[in-house]
Amino acid sequence: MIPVLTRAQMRAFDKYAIETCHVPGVVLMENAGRGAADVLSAMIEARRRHTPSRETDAISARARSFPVRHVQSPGQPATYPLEARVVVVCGTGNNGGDGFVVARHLYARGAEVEVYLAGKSEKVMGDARINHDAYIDLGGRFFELPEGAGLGPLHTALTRADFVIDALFGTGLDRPITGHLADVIAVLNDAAARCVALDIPSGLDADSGAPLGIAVRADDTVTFGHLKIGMLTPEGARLAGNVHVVDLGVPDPPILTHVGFVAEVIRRETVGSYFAPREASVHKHKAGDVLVIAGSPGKLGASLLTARAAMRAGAGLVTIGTWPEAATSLESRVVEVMTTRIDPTRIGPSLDAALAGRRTVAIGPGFGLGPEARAAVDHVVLGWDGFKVVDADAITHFAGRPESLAKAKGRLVLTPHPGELGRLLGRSGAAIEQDRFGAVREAVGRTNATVILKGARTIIATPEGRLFICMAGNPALATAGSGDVLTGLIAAFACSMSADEAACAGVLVHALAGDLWRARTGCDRGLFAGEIPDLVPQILAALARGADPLAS
Ligand SMILES: NC(=O)C1=CN([C@@H]2O[C@H](COP(=O)(O)OP(=O)(O)OC[C@H]3O[C@@H](n4cnc5c(N)ncnc54)[C@H](O)[C@@H]3O)[C@@H](O)[C@H]2O)[C@H](O)CC1
Ligand SMILES: [K+]
Repeated sequence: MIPVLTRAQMRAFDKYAIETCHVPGVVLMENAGRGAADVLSAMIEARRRHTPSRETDAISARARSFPVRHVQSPGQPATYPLEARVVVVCGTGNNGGDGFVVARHLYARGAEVEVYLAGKSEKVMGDARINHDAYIDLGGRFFELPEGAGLGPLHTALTRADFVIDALFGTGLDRPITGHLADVIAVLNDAAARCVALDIPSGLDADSGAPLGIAVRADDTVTFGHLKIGMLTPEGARLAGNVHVVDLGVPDPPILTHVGFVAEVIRRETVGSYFAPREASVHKHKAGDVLVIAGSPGKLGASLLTARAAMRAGAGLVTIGTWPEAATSLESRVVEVMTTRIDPTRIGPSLDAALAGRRTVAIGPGFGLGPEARAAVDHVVLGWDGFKVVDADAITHFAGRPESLAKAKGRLVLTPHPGELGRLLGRSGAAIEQDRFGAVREAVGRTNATVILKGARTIIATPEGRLFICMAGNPALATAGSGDVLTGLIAAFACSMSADEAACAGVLVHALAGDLWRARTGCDRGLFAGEIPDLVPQILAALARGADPLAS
C-alpha cells in the first residue's frame, strides 16, 4: 500500500518517531537530506550524460581536483565530482535544516554549492542549527538574506545555477506567505535553474493543494516519509512537478497504525493481483455477462465504446440494451456484441427481461435525457439489485437528488467527471475542481455509492471510507468517449472482483492505456477513445506478471 497523509498526520508521524520510538530528529533529518541528495545526484548525473562536457567551463577548482568516485545511487550510478552549480534556499525551520543536509552532501560529492538563508542564523535552532553549523564549519559557502536585505546576490547566484533547492517551508507552513519570504519565492520562481522542492513546494497547502499567498513552482519535489494529499490535487500536482518519495529510515507499521492516513495510491502490484491466469475450464458465462444500457439515436458510439471496452477487459458476453431505433442501427455494426431492445411503451417489463439472469450492468453512456430514459434509469439504478456502473446521462438524471441513490438496491459505482458531479451535488464543475477531495467525500456520503471523480489524478471514494488516488494518466485521455471506455472496463472487471477493486482496476488500466499511448507516440494528444480498449490486454498481462506496462 502507498499511503497518502495530511499535513497533521505527517507531523504526527515525525513526532511519534522521535518522541515515542526515540529516533533522534537529527537522524530523520539526515535520512531525509541524504535521500534528497541521492535523488539530486541522479538528476545531475542524468543531466551530465545529456549535456556536453563542461571541462572548458570550470565549475570550480575544487571539483576538478576532487577524487573521482563511482557510486551506485538510486536509479543509476552517479559519477563524482558532481558537475553542477546548486543554490540551496533555506528557511529557518527544519525544512531549512533538510536543506543544509542536502547542501553538505552535494558539497561532499563535489558539486558547487551555495546556501542562502532567508533570515538570520540566530533564528535557526535545534536539529536545523546542528546542520547549519556543520555545513558552515566544513567550509560550505553560506549567505544570509535577512528581512530588509536586498535579494540581488540571490538573483545573481540563481542566474548561474543549474539547480535551485527550495528548503524554505515544509509541513510547518501554517499561514499565507507574505513580505520578504514572498519576495524570495518570487525570485526563485523567476530562475531558469531546475527547481527541486524539499518535502513540499514552499507555499503549497499540504492538505488543500492551494497556494498560501505565493508558492514555489517546482520541477521536482522530493517528499519525505509519505506523499501529502495536497500534492495530489490538480493545482498541487502542477506546483510539485515530478514527485519522488524518500523514506525517513523508520518502518511504517507501528507509526502509521498510530497516526493513520487519509488516502492510498492505487498500486500496480495490487491491481495486478486481480488478474491471475484464468482456469482452463472458464466459459463465456463465467467470464462475465455485461449488459450495457446505453446509446440513443445520434449517440450510438458511446454504447459501442463501452461494449468494446468490456469485451477487451475480458467479459465473456456483452449485450447492448437500447431503444428500438438505436438497436436497429447497431445491429449492422456489431459482431461479438449482442443487442436487445428496450420497449418505450413497456420500459419496466422489457428491462426486466433483459436483466434476467444477469448481475452486471453499465448504464448511461449516450442513453439520453428524455422521460423514457429517466424511467429506464430509475428502474435499473434504483430498483434492480445487481452491480451497476452509473455514468454520463444516467448520473445527470439524478441531478439535485443524490440522496435517492442512497436508497438504491444493489451496488453502485458512479463515474462522474467534475461537471456531472457538480450537477449531482448542485454546483458548478469549477467548484468541484476547487475541492475534489471534499466533493467526492460529500458525494459518497449523500449517495452511499463508490464515487470515481475523473480528471487529472482520478480519485475513488468508497462507502467504507477509503480514498484511492490514481497517479497514472495524462492529457491524452481527455478525448471524446474516454469515459465510456472506463465504464466498460469497470463493468467487465466487476464480474470477477469486488466493486471497489473493479473501480481501482478500471481507473488504473484506463490511465495506463493513456500512458502507453504517450510512451509509444511521445504525444499527449491524438488518442482515439476507440483505441484504448485494444491496449488493455497487454496492460493486464504486464500487471499480472509484475512487469512495467509501459515497457512495450
Ligand atoms: N520534525 C522532524 O523530525 C522532521 C522534519 N523534517 C522537515 O521539517 C519540516 C517541518 O519543519 P518545521 O520546522 O516544523 O516547519 P517548516 O520548516 O516547514 O517552517 C518553518 C517555520 O516557519 C513558520 N511559518 C509557518 N508559516 C509561515 C509563514 N507563512 N511565514 C513565515 N513563517 C511561517 C512556522 O513557525 C514554522 O515552524 C518538514 O516539512 C520536513 O522538511 C524532516 O524532513 C524529517 C524530520
Ligand atoms: K520546501
